[in-house]
Amino acid sequence: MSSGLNPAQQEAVNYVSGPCLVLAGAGSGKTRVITMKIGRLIQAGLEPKRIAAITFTNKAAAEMRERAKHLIGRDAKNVMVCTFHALGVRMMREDGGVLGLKPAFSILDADDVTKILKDAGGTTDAATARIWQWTISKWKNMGLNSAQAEAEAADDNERVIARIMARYEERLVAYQSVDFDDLIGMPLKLLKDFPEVRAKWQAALGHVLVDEYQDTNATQYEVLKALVGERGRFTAVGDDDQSIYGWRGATLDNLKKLPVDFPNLKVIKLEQNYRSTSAILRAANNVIGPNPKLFPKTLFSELGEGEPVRIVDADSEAHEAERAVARIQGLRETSQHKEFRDFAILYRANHQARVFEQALRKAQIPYKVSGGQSFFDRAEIKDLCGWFRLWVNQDDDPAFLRAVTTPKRGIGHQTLQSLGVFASQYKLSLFEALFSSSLPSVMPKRALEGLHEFGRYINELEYKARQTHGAEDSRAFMMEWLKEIDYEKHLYDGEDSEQAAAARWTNVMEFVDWMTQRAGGTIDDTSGAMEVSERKSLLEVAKTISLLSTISEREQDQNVVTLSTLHASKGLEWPHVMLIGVTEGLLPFKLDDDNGRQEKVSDDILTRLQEERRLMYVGITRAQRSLAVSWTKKRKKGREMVQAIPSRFIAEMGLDKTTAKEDPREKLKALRAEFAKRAADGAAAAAAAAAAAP
Ligand SMILES: Nc1ncnc2c1ncn2[C@@H]1O[C@H](COP(=O)(O)OP(=O)(O)OP(=O)(O)O)[C@@H](O)[C@H]1O
Ligand SMILES: [Mg+2]
Repeated sequence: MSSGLNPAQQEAVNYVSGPCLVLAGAGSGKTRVITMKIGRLIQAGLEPKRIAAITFTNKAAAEMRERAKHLIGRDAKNVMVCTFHALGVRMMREDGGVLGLKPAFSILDADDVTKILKDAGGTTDAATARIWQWTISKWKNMGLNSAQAEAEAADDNERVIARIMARYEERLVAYQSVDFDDLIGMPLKLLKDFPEVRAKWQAALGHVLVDEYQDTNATQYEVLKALVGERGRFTAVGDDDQSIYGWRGATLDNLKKLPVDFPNLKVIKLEQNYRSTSAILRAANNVIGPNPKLFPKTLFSELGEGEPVRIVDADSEAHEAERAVARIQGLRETSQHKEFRDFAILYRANHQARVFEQALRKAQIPYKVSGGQSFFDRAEIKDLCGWFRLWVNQDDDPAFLRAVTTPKRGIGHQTLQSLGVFASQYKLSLFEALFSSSLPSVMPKRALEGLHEFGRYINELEYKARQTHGAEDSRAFMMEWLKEIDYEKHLYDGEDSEQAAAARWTNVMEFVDWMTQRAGGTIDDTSGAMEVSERKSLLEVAKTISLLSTISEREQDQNVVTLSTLHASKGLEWPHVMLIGVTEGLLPFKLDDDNGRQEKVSDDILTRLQEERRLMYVGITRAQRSLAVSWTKKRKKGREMVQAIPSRFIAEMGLDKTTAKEDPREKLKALRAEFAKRAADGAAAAAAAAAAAP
């Protein structure tokens, strides 16, 4: 058990009787401490299911589960390794009833929320809806409901948003849905207001471990505190220099609060970095240097100096992408680490990936875009899947609510709310409740007619879907159905930009293709099988789509180059990392477009600059063996191209430019010298051979 840990790490792993904080820089083995400590706790007699390890993303959770399995074996399976949000889901499925939530509630993603807000606030403008969304989310994270938000509103604008929030809340209740913020806020309410629920969870969990603690927000901290109670059996690990979610409410106050709230907190610092070469680590330390120090830290590496960090200046994005591809190809020739999975290209904003995707495709280099939205997570695809799920299982309440509201068919949220109340009173699914003989006594006639019509339509569709046989039938059926519900118009009504609506419709058509292919009878060339597959009814195909959500998780071990935002790269590592778009205006991101009040703004700018700097630090410290940082001489600003300069962070890395700068001419010179040497060696060998010949 003790192998592969230094004494400070070992101390953190062994200390199981009280609260423990490991505060240390990147790559110092914090995540490793968490993984090993899971094993230590099990060894000390704690049942695996009484251990919760909380990570920041699903991907990180999957990786930790993998690492734990490797270290601990089968027992790891029962440990709860998940995000705060997933833990929240579990608590609400088990105990949400006391808050009036059915166990089968559905979870809305950002797209769904925008849609509901557009409807609740009567706008089609996505930008406006996003501002509402952002404000409401901020309030929810502060623990405010709409009434409290209205009471505390700073101005008329906020008062308006608070009223929209009230309508939004009503809709969530009617739709038996929760948003991401609720996944933290509601569990907190459960723990705070229901002592028996709190007692149950405190007893259920013997130890809670939290990775990336610096990026928890105030509500998450409250959840943690309530879960561990006064005994405070938890281990938090984090690095204040890697706090990059301040814009989403994460707060370093959580780090400062710990020793106050838990006076017996044991604080452990780690100083050795096991990930990166000294050259990379030095650049990282230099970049983070100018930020104010919350907790002073030093980091050293024993992996040797390594390759110098490369600075690449490119004329344009396309040129930058070409250079990146060339670098990958070059390193695949020369480096020890030559698998595609050894490479990552990291950037500040999602849209920067596109040009690189094109270049990689052209060079036939396989890649994946991590942190991007999966096809089946898109709102329009979820809409259609909602209908399919309802044909398959009429008791699927979230699917019912999705289908009945998209597109809108004159059944309002009040009707749905009374239907929901009626259904839970009689313990029926919403669909069953629809045709109950007692429903007319609680439902106005017109509303009832609307509901019945919808119910009949679903039955009819289900019948027809059952009758289809093979791809052609399925396509015809789906196209007719989409026309009947006027789905294309629904998409155009919901978007202010035609382009966005058209993109969604293209996705819908892609989905139709995908479904029909599965209905069989055609040659399925995507599977490579080149066979005529068995014909199925569309209903049979629909039965398989509930399994789809797991698709994206299977991408894990592919041997491909990773494209990722800096935010999504946190906690991960690759032998070769390329940070692209390290151009002033991109990273740090737009610091110059503030136009509010002077003093406040300069404060804001400084705070934001510091967060951007931490983001750069996170990026640099993902690299194990080689790091290249590139910038472009031109960049897009709005619609035009403007002259650009390298990011200030490049200067801050403090590299010796003469050795670090990658100059193709230098490379060529080196190559020529190499060839000349080989030729000379060859000639010498030939001469020697000739001389030795009898
Ligand atoms: N004592 C050790 N001996 C050898 N390798 C170690 C040791 N501790 C950690 N490592 C390795 O160093 C790398 C970084 O460790 P880890 O990911 O746990 O760091 P971290 O502090 O969580 O980093 P980050 O701040 O980026 O999340 C991993 O590859 C890990 O296996
Ligand atoms: Mg980590």
